Amino acid sequence: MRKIEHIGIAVKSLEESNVLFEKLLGQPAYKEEEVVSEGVKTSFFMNGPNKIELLEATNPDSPIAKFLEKKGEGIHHIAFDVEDILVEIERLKSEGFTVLNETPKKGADNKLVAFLHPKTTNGVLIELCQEIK
Ligand SMILES: CC[C@@H](C(=O)O)C(=O)SCCNC(=O)CCNC(=O)[C@H](O)C(C)(C)COP(=O)(O)OP(=O)(O)OC[C@H]1O[C@@H](n2cnc3c(N)ncnc32)[C@H](O)[C@@H]1OP(=O)(O)O
Ligand SMILES: [Co+2]
Repeated sequence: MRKIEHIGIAVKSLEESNVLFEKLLGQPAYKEEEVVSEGVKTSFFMNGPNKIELLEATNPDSPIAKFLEKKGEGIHHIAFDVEDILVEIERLKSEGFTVLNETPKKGADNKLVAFLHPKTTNGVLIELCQEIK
């Protein structure tokens, strides 16, 4: 775990939240991307060296749709940058964490991603991100 890669925020409307976060941060999103496999549309903002990912659900089965239904808008996950996602998955499994997908999947912004179940991480969904080179 080298650093926080991004913080993911679940929103009802990407269009409305893009306007809000542009006002908040003083600069527009640098990218919008749909990730069909996750049922999400995303936008990314930089704040100095830090990155914020906004996520809107694209279908009712999306993890974001379920989260919005149960908890409402807010912080959905914290993502950590890792050098080798397979090594990190094995390390975290051996430490007792529940890895939700042991085979990394293609995420947004050119990353391979895997998730840890929030029940094993103090109620916080953790994402691992490895840059695709
Ligand atoms: C854009 C791609 C990528 C990137 O590149 O950055 C992303 O960020 S994708 C983000 C969306 N994808 C995911 O979240 C994938 C991983 N998540 C999951 O597999 C599921 O959401 C889950 C965590 C396993 C929960 O699924 P499920 O059990 O089907 O949902 P429930 O609604 O029944 O929740 C069970 C339980 O877990 C709590 N929960 C759910 N989500 C979160 C969360 N984000 N943070 C904290 N807690 C969460 C939920 O409240 C339920 O708790 P209880 O009610 O106490 O049982
Ligand atoms: Co994410």
